[in-house]
Amino acid sequence: MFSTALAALTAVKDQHGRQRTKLKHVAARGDGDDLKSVLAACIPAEQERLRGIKTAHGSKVLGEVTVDQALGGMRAIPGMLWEVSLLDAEEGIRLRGHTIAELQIPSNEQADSVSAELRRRAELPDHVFRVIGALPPGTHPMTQFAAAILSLQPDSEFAKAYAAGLPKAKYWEPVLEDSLNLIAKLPAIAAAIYRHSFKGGRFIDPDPSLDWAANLAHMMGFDDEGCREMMRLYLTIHADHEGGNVSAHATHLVGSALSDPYLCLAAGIAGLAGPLHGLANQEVLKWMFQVQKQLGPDPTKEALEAFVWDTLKAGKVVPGYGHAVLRTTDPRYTCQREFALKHLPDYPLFKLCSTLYDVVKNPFPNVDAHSGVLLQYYGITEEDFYTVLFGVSRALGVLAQGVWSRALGFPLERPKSLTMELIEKRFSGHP
Ligand SMILES: CC(=O)SCCNC(=O)CCNC(=O)[C@H](O)C(C)(C)COP(=O)(O)OP(=O)(O)OC[C@H]1O[C@@H](n2cnc3c(N)ncnc32)[C@H](O)[C@@H]1OP(=O)(O)O
Ligand SMILES: O=C([O-])CC(=O)C(=O)O
Repeated sequence: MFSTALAALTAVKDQHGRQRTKLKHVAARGDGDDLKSVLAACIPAEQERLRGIKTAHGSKVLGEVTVDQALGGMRAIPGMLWEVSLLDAEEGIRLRGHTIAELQIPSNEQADSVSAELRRRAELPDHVFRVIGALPPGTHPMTQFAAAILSLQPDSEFAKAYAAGLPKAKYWEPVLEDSLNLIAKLPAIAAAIYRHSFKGGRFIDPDPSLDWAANLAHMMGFDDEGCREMMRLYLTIHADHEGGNVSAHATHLVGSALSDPYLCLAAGIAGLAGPLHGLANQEVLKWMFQVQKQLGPDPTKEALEAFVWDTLKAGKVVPGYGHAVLRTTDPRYTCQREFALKHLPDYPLFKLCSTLYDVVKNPFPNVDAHSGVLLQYYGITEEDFYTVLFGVSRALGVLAQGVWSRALGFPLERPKSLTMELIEKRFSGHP
């Protein structure tokens, strides 16, 4: 399933059939069906499309910005392009036009070819293990993750090519190289962090017969097929959530300064590490354990409702619930729930998760409300590690967009900021 998410790198149309036609067409012309050849064939048409949009619609108004939006985290301001996915408040995410339920894009052949490409690039230089090993084991796994990604930055093909004077039209090529190299190495990095933090630093070698997601589970020390399948699901559904979320936007913003993909992803990972964003999946588990400790393993709805109110009255958030955009149950929550109903219907933590769903209802649960339950069931019990897995997956979307951003020549991002004085002067009738 993971290569489905990575296939977003190669997709050009948002219709299932049209995308396959394009991939076949490119291969049939003998241009090669590796990711770079497919992209090289797609990019000129997309550049032309963007030029057409600019010429035909460049001066049209997309929306107005209210003072509330400027004060309120720029919510819903349509201010950036993001080609990998699009979020609808009622329906949830679509990746290149496909819903979470439909995410079965590539043929086996395409998936195998992406797997082989990643395997070829997966080896982790020794110094990365040394960087991770040099950090105190108590260092939060997300801090280790950002440090390990940055330690690979000296290998950036883009940084070297830029310094050597690479012309603008070719930026996307070394950005693609860096992105594939980085994506290929992320499972080994994540597993090394896990082993360093929780298993006394004994690293496990990759198994070249396994796919990207299964190898991550293997290198962490988990080899049963159920865990592998869960990992494939996990790494697919967290891959992208359009461009405005904190991790995507941070990656995108840093990339607009032509920082290389290593620097960009480290920025995105730093954003993902915040408790209102990716870290919420760890916070959910901590909160559920508090519930179990205080109310027992199978609390009544009434007791749970009172616990939720206590959390809110204490001025804290209920982690895993609510979303900046979604106004419905996150489809990524639903697909994890379906997986749990199939594979772990009687697991007490899943039952607690379900009761909570009945009690809270609104705000609706997001992806983080469920993921930890699956990880716990398969023995990955160290919740401080969970956001690293989220980051491995998120890299697929944000780095894929980074390739498109350079291929389409997106400019430096630099929105206008305001002061309170300026707003007061403008709207209070004073000069
Ligand atoms: C992968 C992801 O990043 S998914 C999100 C992960 N984060 C969490 O699960 C943390 C818990 N949730 C939250 O804190 C919020 O829902 C956020 C930050 C994700 C979105 O917040 P907003 O964009 O402000 O959402 P919204 O406009 O619907 O919120 C309305 C009010 O309800 C509050 N609210 C929303 N969700 C929650 C919650 N779970 N617990 C307590 N209060 C909440 C908001 O803080 C806001 O309060 P305010 O009016 O005093 O500012
Ligand atoms: O879209 C958002 O703001 C947060 C989110 O769910 C994600 O990034 O996966």
